[in-house]
Amino acid sequence: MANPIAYPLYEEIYLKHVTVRRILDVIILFLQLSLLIYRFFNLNSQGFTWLLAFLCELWFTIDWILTLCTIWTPIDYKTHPDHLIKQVAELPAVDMFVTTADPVLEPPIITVNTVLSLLAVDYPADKLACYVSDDGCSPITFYSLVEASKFAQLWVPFCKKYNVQLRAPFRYFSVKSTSSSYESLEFQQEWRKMKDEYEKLCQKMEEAHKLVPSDLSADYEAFKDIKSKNHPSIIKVIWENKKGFAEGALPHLIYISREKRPNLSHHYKAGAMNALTRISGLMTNAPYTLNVDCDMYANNPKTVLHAMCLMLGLKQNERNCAFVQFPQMFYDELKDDPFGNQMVVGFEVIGRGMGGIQGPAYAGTCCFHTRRVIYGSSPSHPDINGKLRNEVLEQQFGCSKEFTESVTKTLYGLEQKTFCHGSVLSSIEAAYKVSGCNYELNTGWGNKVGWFYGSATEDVLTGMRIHARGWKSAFCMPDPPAFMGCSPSGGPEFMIQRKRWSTGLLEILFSKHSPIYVALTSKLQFRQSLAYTWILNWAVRCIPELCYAVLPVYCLITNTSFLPKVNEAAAMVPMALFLIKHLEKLVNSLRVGLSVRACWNNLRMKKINAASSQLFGVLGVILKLLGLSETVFEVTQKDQITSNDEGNSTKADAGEFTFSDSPIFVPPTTLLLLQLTALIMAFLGLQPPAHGGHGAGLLEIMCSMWVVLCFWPFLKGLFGKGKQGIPFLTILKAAGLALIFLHLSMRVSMV
Ligand SMILES: O=c1ccn([C@@H]2O[C@H](COP(=O)(O)OP(=O)(O)O[C@H]3O[C@H](CO)[C@@H](O)[C@H](O)[C@H]3O)[C@@H](O)[C@H]2O)c(=O)[nH]1
Ligand SMILES: [Mn+2]
Repeated sequence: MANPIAYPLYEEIYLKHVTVRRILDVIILFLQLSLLIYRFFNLNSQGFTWLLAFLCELWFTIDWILTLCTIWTPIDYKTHPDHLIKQVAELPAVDMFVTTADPVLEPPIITVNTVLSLLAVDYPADKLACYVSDDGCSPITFYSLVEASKFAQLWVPFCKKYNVQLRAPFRYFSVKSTSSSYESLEFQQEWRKMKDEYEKLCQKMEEAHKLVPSDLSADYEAFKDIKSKNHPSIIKVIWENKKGFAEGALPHLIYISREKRPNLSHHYKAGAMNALTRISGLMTNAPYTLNVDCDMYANNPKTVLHAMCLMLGLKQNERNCAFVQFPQMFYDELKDDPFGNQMVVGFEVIGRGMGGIQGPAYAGTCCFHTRRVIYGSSPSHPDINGKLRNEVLEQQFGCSKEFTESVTKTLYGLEQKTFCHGSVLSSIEAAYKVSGCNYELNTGWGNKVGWFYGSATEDVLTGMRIHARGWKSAFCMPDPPAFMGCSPSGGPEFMIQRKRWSTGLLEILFSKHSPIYVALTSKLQFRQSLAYTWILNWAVRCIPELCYAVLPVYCLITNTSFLPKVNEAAAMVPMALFLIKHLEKLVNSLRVGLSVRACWNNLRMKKINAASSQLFGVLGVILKLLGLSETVFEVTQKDQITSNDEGNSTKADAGEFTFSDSPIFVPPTTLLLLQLTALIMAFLGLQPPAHGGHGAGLLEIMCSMWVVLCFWPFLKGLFGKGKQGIPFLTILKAAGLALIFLHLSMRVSMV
């Protein structure tokens, strides 16, 4: 082995921008504390609006302190894939998991592209295997993958021969339609051929729904008369790598649809991940796994190498790295991120920030895991209880002898180094057994080993349990980005996704996995637990945010105040706070390359989110805690591929906020109507006389106008037509609620 010092696999980078940001952050904290103190000493002389404002600001301050704990010491890594080959005699094997759940919401063409990009990564083919879990149990998805594996025989060698950088064909052919002049004639011919072949593949997939049912030949027989929520397991080896690492060899490709029965919970994605873990453990048992959602294609052919640089490099330095998380990034992004769904700042700031503590949280996709960590081992013990007796193994991992044997190998580091021919097919029978829906009953799956159950955001929970055993994780942002996926555009889909996140995160906060408690009882570092608390609190923020947004309305219509008068010296504090807070957001956005407009859009969407999806998420959790409902995982709609040859989005209403009759749009509409009423009353002088000279002033008016600006898409929606207009019934409900609020406010202020 070469000298590791001469060829470092990674370097830790000091982030220069940190000092400026820290100065701003401390100023904000100072101003927030000043405001709190000022309020506190004036509580007696003011009405209940001051008390409410005080409580909200107290929350904002605590939230800010948690933010600072999370982002104070960011770390970045630079990885050197070229050093990996020089330093490591043999690369470790990696099992790659792709999950899909619904052929309509997640069109197979998307899954196919992700799979093709994974099959084509720069890594020895005999050390990779690709498993696709299909919770939709769709013959069309299966058929698409079979056809894709035929296309892959041409596509993968083509990518490697010409060192193509973008190996998801739909992106490759849409982003780069013309070949530059210096490219050889041979290339141009092959490029044409490849494009034709890809178009044929797309054609076949489009026609698949006509073909497949009538043609349920031997291979498709398993899909005959099945229901997606009630069927036995289907496992198909679509492609087996018989060539090893020879040129033109392709990794194994395996299709899995685990057994489902209507009366048994299948635990959504977490359940799928656990089935994938077990089946791959029998078939290839790689020491590392990668998991991506069906829409997250590998955008950088060296992604696996980058991940291994950190996995192996950190291991050499005895830093117990359990997983390497890449940021989720999105393709076809609209100009200036109108829906604030690119999450660029969030991922960068939180990922690198937590990277400086115990490591980033697990984000559910774009993540490489160490298999033995998934099996519950801790950095100091290879196994869970210190002893690996057979009964213990069975209790934890279920009663498949083949599987517990493979677990033992993994925990003692005896995994297969390369995948030999034959291992995949020979373990099919055992694989059927471990994919059955009764297999997990009375085992540790979902609560001690594998992906954890009990939250719609299984990812954060699973990651936190790993950190709680004392493991670290690492965040990696190579250039070009490792993975790209699609994000729901504005409107209903986006709201549903954010609502699920809100519920899922809160479910963890109110469970026995609450981070502060976990920190006290395990090896979760204290600052890491604060970072998790901050993440899990994401949706609770909507309550103080909403109160704060309603305060100016109340003050304007009852002619009271919750802020000092503009001519008082104290007014400087909230005004400075407002300005510097937004300056800090702007600095952060500009630094990661966003425009001013994008920064504004992000900010605005945060407010809209708070009033809609987060609020509903909180209500959902309350209902669950009361035992009145169960949370479900509603799969996000993945848009059909929309870019044309220039890579521009062609969707008709791209960039426009869309509405539906979902009740989720009622609260933001109510809030907007309230602000408008309050402003009209203030401008027309319809307010009652102020008590004791504490009437509403300019600052209250400005606050209210600010909220209207933030909810501008809703203001447009009031007058919009079709999907871009708020449905009349929603407006009616919102108006009803607004009237009730106005009436109650008047009553309260009279008392
Ligand atoms: O019963 C299910 C439901 C979902 N999925 C898969 O889970 C993934 C994520 O679903 P999606 O609807 O795209 O949710 P997002 O909100 O976009 O997902 C983010 O948030 C989830 C937690 O809420 C994480 O699991 C994801 O990895 C993360 O990308 C997709 O591949 C689905 O096919 C399943 O396999 N089985
Ligand atoms: Mn998704």
